[in-house]
Amino acid sequence: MTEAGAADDHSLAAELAGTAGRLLLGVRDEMGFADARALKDTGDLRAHEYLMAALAERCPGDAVLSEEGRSSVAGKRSRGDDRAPTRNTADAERLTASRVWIVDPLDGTREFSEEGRRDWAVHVALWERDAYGDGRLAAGAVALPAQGLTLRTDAVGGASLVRTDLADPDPVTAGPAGTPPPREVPLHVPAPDAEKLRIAVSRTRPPEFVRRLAEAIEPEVELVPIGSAGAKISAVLLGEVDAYVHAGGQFEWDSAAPAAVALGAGAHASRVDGAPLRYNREDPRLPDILVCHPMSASTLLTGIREVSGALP
Ligand SMILES: Nc1ncnc2c1ncn2[C@@H]1O[C@H](COP(=O)(O)O)[C@@H](OP(=O)(O)O)[C@H]1O
Ligand SMILES: [Mg+2]
Repeated sequence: MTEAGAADDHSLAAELAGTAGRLLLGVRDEMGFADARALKDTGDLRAHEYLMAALAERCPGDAVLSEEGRSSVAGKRSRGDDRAPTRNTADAERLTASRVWIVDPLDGTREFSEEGRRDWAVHVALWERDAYGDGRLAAGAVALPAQGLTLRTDAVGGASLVRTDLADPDPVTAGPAGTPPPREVPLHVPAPDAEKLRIAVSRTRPPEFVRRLAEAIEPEVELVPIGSAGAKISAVLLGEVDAYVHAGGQFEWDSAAPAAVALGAGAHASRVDGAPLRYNREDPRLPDILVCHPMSASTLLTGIREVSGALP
């Protein structure tokens, strides 16, 4: 995906996403599932506060855009804490900054609040301005804490999959016979089956146009409902589905980190009209996205164009 982003930025993104993910597993254990609203708000805000504090300490000169740092959520509170959420970098500063962290402290908040569901994520992405004053995603990590996985970019333009649920190998007992599985492996988007395409859609608001798309294209299509944009894009990269198609509303934090990882893993990631995904804009709305193997991109983009009258 990119030569930009120092080696440390990739590792830092993965470390922060993973630590926020462990914190969220602890919030689920501590609160249980009886009060979904309180669990969602507390998860959102505790992960947000952790990420804001960690970024302020580790990257004090960088700007931050977090879903939970917007002025519109200033009234939200976490259980047992009456403080207002830490605010994002002011827009005027963010829009001229050279480095901006775009984070979604808890993507798939609804699924996080449902017992047993594993389709929720923490997103940490870094956007960097380039020499031309434009910019691009330089690093990203998506933690899937309930799946024990983090998907992340690496320093050589690729991506990797990290198992976060493995105990440290015991240096005394670990030997050739009991060699543990590798903790981190390269991540490449798998090629789809020619006959059938599995397309991930929102569990709670599957866009009608994707149903039309399924009818319009040649391969047989199975729609697979999954929560969280990060979990859906991870499912594409892990080969559990072949594509993620969404339109009708979303924000930069919903897709920045998963798009960074997808591009690193060799996937196609664009708007549904094929235009590039662009980040750190004044208006953070980024309402549609297509992620798939490059082999499926023209079939899906052509199909989407055919049903564009049904786009929300
Ligand atoms: N129509 C819409 N408008 C705004 N945000 C949307 C949206 N559809 C999905 N999203 C956001 O995209 C993320 C994935 O949604 P879904 O699970 O339905 O696919 C969710 O993020 P959050 O959980 O961070 O709020 C959700 O809020
Ligand atoms: Mg989100």
